[in-house]
Amino acid sequence: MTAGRFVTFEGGEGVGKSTQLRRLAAWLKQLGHEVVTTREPGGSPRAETLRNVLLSGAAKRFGPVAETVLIASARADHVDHVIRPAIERGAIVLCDRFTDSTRAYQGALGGVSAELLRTLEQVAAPGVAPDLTIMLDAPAERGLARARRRSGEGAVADRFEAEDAAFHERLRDAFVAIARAEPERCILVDAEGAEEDVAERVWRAAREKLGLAMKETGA
Ligand SMILES: Nc1ncnc2c1ncn2[C@@H]1O[C@H](COP(=O)(O)OP(=O)(O)OP(=O)(O)O)[C@@H](O)[C@H]1O
Ligand SMILES: Cc1cn([C@H]2C[C@H](O)[C@@H](COP(=O)(O)O)O2)c(=O)[nH]c1=O
Repeated sequence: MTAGRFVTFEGGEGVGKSTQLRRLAAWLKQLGHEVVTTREPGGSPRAETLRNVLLSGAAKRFGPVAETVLIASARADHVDHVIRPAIERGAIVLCDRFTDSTRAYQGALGGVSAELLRTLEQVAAPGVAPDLTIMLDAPAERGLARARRRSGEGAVADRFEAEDAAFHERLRDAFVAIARAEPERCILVDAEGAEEDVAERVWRAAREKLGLAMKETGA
């Protein structure tokens, strides 16, 4: 049986994670791989209910530690019911955000200690870590403008989109720092330019890092 793979997409708001995840999924399926696409916070029915609590801002008043514990609770369910079973049966799992988002938003920006983050990662996702992280990078204002266009003029920003420009620039720096600290796992991809050009960069990175080949069809 082929070993499963776990690929995460990370980066600031609106940088193009979901778009690029969908494109990579389509390519991998064409090559004959089983692909599971998912996201955080959420990804399993129970975790999706916690996503609403987080993005509505209802958890914000409890502070960053409580928010982090809530994210870890959602992650534990998601890993147990979706991610681990898919990897174990040989699928390639593509996840829109994972532990690097917690390290950036709750850690670098929220002040939650690296020690607590590490402990919660071990509790929520024991033995499950990304084989590859595609870290999409663009100026924060570019991503926010894309996100606003997607939502439509007058749409209400979620709890994190509503933070100020300085927050989002610091967030970008935090993601870049994570990618630089773990070059074996992370590929920093320039997310500026046309969707197709970014997709080409992502594809090259994924093929090289994962050593992907055509699956035998038996035909
Ligand atoms: N390279 C690109 N150039 C222009 N627009 C893009 C590009 N990539 C994605 N978009 C558009 O920008 C918007 C945000 O893209 P997408 O939803 O993929 O970003 P995201 O990083 O997943 O967002 P979020 O952080 O909110 O989850 C969408 O409307 C998408 O069609
Ligand atoms: C996994 C994770 C996510 N967040 C934040 C980051 C985003 O603002 C939202 C998710 O919205 P998206 O449109 O699906 O990107 O949640 C976070 O703060 N901490 C995390 O661990």
